[in-house]
Amino acid sequence: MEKLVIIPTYNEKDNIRNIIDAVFALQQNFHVLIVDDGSPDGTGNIVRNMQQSHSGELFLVERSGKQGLGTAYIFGFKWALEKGYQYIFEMDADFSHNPADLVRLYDACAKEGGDVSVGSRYVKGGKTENWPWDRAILSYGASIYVRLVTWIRVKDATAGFVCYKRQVLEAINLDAIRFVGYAFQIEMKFTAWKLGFKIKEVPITFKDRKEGYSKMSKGIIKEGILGVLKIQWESLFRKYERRVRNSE
Ligand SMILES: Nc1nc2c(ncn2[C@@H]2O[C@H](COP(=O)(O)OP(=O)(O)O[C@H]3O[C@H](CO)[C@@H](O)[C@H](O)[C@@H]3O)[C@@H](O)[C@H]2O)c(=O)[nH]1
Repeated sequence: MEKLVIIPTYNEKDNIRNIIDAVFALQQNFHVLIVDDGSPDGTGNIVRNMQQSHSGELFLVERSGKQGLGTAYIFGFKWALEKGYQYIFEMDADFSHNPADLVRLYDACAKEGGDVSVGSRYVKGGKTENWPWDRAILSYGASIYVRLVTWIRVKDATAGFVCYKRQVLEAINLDAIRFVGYAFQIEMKFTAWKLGFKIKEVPITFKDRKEGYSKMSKGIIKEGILGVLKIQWESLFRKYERRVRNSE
């Protein structure tokens, strides 16, 4: 029981079977946890059926109603810590992330000194394929914006393909992570970085999904823009408070 891949799902009936099969085909002893938000398209039922042939390695948590990608991962992280997993992965259900790259993310943490590894589109060798131009610009613009505001030295801070060592998730106060959309991805990396953990970026090719639809929304973009300002402002304020306290 070492490696757990958490896959949050909402209406992924056309991807879920294939993505689960692709992870188990790696033959690397990855376990899989699906956190499904009561998908009306029956994603949860498909997983439940697959559990019969993947006993002890495929797990399903079903929550009632769409509650956001961030809370799905927080739920999954707590579940993973409780069960004793050492390496905990985030991955989308839609093949934007190539499951074969899980092994490279694992190596970056288990063999190459990373505490967190990030499947990165914006380091040398990384790229996106088939994304509509407006989405590609939004994502790249967001990555620059995050770096400018927070000074974080991670090029793809919004990436959703990540490996965390257990110690990182234990050190983060998961109840204090408040963002639910993709800003969640930024908040997690920012918090790990501030705690002094080493984040390694592994170049990947991110492909636009072929099946299903993206859950990106205006609310998620707004949360990202304001959220980044908020986490940096709060971090600076805490630093200032500490300095005042120490000088008293
Ligand atoms: N349980 C649950 N899952 C969700 C929810 N919203 C989205 N998901 C799942 O989360 C994964 C990513 O959602 P998408 O909607 O496919 O993301 P995207 O638009 O392709 O966004 C990608 O780019 C973002 C920005 O770079 C990334 O932050 C994100 O992780 C992802 O890689 C998919 O497996 C999707 O089913 C939710 O409310 N609840």
